[in-house]
Amino acid sequence: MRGGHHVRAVSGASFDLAPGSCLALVGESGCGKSVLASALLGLLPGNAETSGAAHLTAADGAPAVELLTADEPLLARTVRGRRIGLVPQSPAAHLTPVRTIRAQLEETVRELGGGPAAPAAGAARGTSAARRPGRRAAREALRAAAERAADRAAFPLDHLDRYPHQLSGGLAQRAASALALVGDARLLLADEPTTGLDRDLVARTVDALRAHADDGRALLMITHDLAAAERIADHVAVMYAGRIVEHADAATFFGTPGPRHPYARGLLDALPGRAFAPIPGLPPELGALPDGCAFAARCPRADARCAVRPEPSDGVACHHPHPGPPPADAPEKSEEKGDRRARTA
Ligand SMILES: Nc1ncnc2c1ncn2[C@@H]1O[C@H](COP(=O)(O)OP(=O)(O)OP(=O)(O)O)[C@@H](O)[C@H]1O
Ligand code: NI
Repeated sequence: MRGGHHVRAVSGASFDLAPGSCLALVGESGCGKSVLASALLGLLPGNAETSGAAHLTAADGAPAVELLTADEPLLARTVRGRRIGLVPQSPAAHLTPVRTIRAQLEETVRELGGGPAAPAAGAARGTSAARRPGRRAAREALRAAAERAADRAAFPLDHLDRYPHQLSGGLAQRAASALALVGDARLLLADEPTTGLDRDLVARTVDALRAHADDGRALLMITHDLAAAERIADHVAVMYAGRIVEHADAATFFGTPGPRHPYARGLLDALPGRAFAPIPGLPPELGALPDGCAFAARCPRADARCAVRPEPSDGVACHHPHPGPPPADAPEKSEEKGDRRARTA
């Protein structure tokens, strides 16, 4: 940071993302979700430091890439847009205001080289009459590739010649998604793709993203909208103060027995459809994190053990997590007290 301060924006995060599945990364504002996404894309500011590993596996003939250490030209040339598509937090910031959506899509197609190849050497050497059809074919192929991307994002083709300010929030979001989908990347990062959308559009945007996962893409959906996460995700990762404190199967997390980390429970209980009880207090400053559990100050279950930072174990980083689902081989036998009774009652 400027002024020589250091902030550990993300200090503990580990997860896998498989083709065809969606991981929702949830947590309050400022907990490090976007920093994590930026790290995966090599888009952190120049003075940021990273450690650890983020492994993009080899696929479709493309080699494996170590994202945190790959050099910028490699990321720019082969990863961003091509192997990892970014559905941005703010479509307004992502779209160029003075150009139509079609022009922006076509430009992206051209940049990614997914559009038509340059006219064949023979045509280029020929008469101008021979060259013109080649160019026209190229233009048509470019146009078709842009329209395919729009179609993938359910962006209406008859709005392609509009400027961003002539679009509703929902259509601007789809335009931004279409840009993210031009390269047909197998991994999509969607950072708060539903911010500012009304309920209906949230549902439609989320379902459109889910369809991309169902098509075999891997989807990392960053959101603080837990209802959207419930609608879309196979797995949930909960982040608090720069760490993933719980990683769970979405069905168990949103259903029974529910989240295991007290913070994750608090997030769910804060929802209007549930207890509607906000978590008291505020997250700690990332520049002044306690040595122990960062959530302890707000945690109803905190005790002396929390002065030591809990390491993740069995998907949860907490000294006194709520009980998880019973092991598959012992479905009835309960190993825990209190909460388990409440659950089975
Ligand atoms: N360029 C930067 N320089 C210094 N600190 C930064 C920078 N970018 C982010 N941070 C800090 O890192 C922390 C995490 O930010 P991040 O944007 O990842 O949060 P987030 O979880 O995505 O929140 P939101 O839900 O509001 O988008 C914040 O405390 C933020 O102030
Ligand atoms: Ni963010």
